[in-house]
Amino acid sequence: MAYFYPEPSHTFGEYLLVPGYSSDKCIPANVSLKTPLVKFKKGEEPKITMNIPMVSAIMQAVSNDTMAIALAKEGGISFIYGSQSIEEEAAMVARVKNYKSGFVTSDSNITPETTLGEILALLEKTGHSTMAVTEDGTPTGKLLGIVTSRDYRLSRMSLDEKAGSFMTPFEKLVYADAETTTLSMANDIIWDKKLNMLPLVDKEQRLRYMVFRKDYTDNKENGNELIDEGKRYVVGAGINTRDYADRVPALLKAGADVLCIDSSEGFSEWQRITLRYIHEHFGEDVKVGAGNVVDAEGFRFLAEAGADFVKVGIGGGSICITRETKGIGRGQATALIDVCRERDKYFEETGIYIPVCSDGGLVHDYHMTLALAMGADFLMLGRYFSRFDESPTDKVKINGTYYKEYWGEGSNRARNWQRYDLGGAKKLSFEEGVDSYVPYAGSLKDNVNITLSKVRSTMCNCGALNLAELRDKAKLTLVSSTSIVEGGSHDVILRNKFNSRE
Ligand SMILES: NC(=O)C1=CN([C@@H]2O[C@H](COP(=O)(O)OP(=O)(O)OC[C@H]3O[C@@H](n4cnc5c(N)ncnc54)[C@H](O)[C@@H]3O)[C@@H](O)[C@H]2O)C=CC1
Ligand SMILES: O=c1[nH]c(=O)c2[nH+]cn([C@@H]3O[C@H](COP(=O)(O)O)[C@@H](O)[C@H]3O)c2[nH]1
Ligand SMILES: [K+]
Repeated sequence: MAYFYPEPSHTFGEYLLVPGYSSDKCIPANVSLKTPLVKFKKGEEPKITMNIPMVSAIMQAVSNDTMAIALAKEGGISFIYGSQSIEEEAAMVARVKNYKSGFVTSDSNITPETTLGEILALLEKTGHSTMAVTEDGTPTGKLLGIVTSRDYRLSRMSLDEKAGSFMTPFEKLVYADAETTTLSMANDIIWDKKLNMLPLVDKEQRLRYMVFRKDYTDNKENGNELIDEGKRYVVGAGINTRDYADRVPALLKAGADVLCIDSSEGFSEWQRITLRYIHEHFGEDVKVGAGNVVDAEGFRFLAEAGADFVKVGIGGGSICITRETKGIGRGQATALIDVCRERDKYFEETGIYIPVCSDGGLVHDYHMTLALAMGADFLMLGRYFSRFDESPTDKVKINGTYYKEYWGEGSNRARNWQRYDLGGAKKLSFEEGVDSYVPYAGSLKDNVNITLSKVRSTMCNCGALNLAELRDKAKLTLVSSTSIVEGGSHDVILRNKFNSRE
């Protein structure tokens, strides 16, 4: 006879936090969101501690090098997606590790042949009005000039006019040497010469970086950033249970600080073999998370297999259709609570603390506080980060509103080659994810700051000044469906709705 769980499984929207006593020390400015990323022994420090409990999902539409840099600046970590070639993934990791704060690699590149019409289309796509004109149109080609919105007058010029005829040519640019110029030297030149941007070129006049005036304050205010001993940003990378013997050494060589096995289902021999191989061949110092699981048994299995953190969540993601396709999964809150209880039990028995990550299905900011209160050490978010400027996907305008594209790793669009031999055919036999749009939301920094100020404020309501205290002190209640209605605005006519009917 099959096993039947005695209780239904629940998700975040069905829970609320009941406030506890808050002392006068309990103010958001005193709250720490520091959290361990990887396992550690009682009394010792974990090898990596994050400054905020957020990681970005191992997905093509979410975690590339641009996202990783932006998130590390705020104190979290991105896991670069593994559904690409080993070389491409390692190159992304290397770009994060080689990134020098304030030195921007040009993302809007044109040639002298590019027309004004094409320039306007590029501006619409990237939102960046400063464009480097290089010989071959690449970000590191020979620099021939710069086009900014001050170089053209739409009312007087034809859209066919070519950049070569109206760009500010190299001879007229103020530039500096990429090898010898430090960020503070670059900023001094920007102030002295009243520039908006200073290009840095090498001896062959090839463009290496651009330093922008508007980044100046940004570059000064990065108190929370997550950096390694060499002052480089910390970055993670996704791996799979097939090509780890080749992929892992390439990622480590590129500088990856932590790895994570990316799979819908982690309670499997494949994950045990992969963890053992990595720890035997590359040492215990290489940190690898595993998952996903949804119960105590799955956690225990991965803990004993050597996972450095365990990821929880099957089918709860915004683009997931695994539950509908395969009928597997569990309400995310119930899964998380079950796993966190087992983590605490394992810690009591062994003195080893294995951090738990809640992955998928976090929709509202308060869901994040709930997940942390239920025991998650950190949170993995896909949809949340996909909405920002820094995600790798296109920003599109539909009926006057901006959206970003967001697709699942199990969707046809992801062309996830790892899964191609599922059933033998060189294509996906069925999809487990959708291809979608999400409302564009602006910069990562602004959004993360707002989200975390809500989390800190709620933690104060619960009398908690750090995440361990939140887990100890939180009082959680399931709410009835009628109470959920009570929690929204009700029995009033919203003024904006009323006006739109007039
Ligand atoms: N969290 C979630 O709810 C879900 C996530 N996803 C995402 O979709 C992507 C693909 O996930 P999966 O399909 O679970 O990929 P996967 O690579 O873990 O598994 C695909 C299939 O290959 C098999 N397999 C794995 N290693 C093998 C090996 N060494 N030899 C032979 N067979 C092996 C597995 O048993 C499974 O049938 C991931 O990015 C995952 O995060 C997809 C569905 C749900
Ligand atoms: O069923 C699925 N089909 C997919 O195609 C897919 N792609 C990603 N994921 C998982 O969803 C998580 C992100 O979820 P959110 O968008 O809700 O943050 C991610 O972190 C993954 O765990 C998928 N699940
Ligand atoms: K879903």
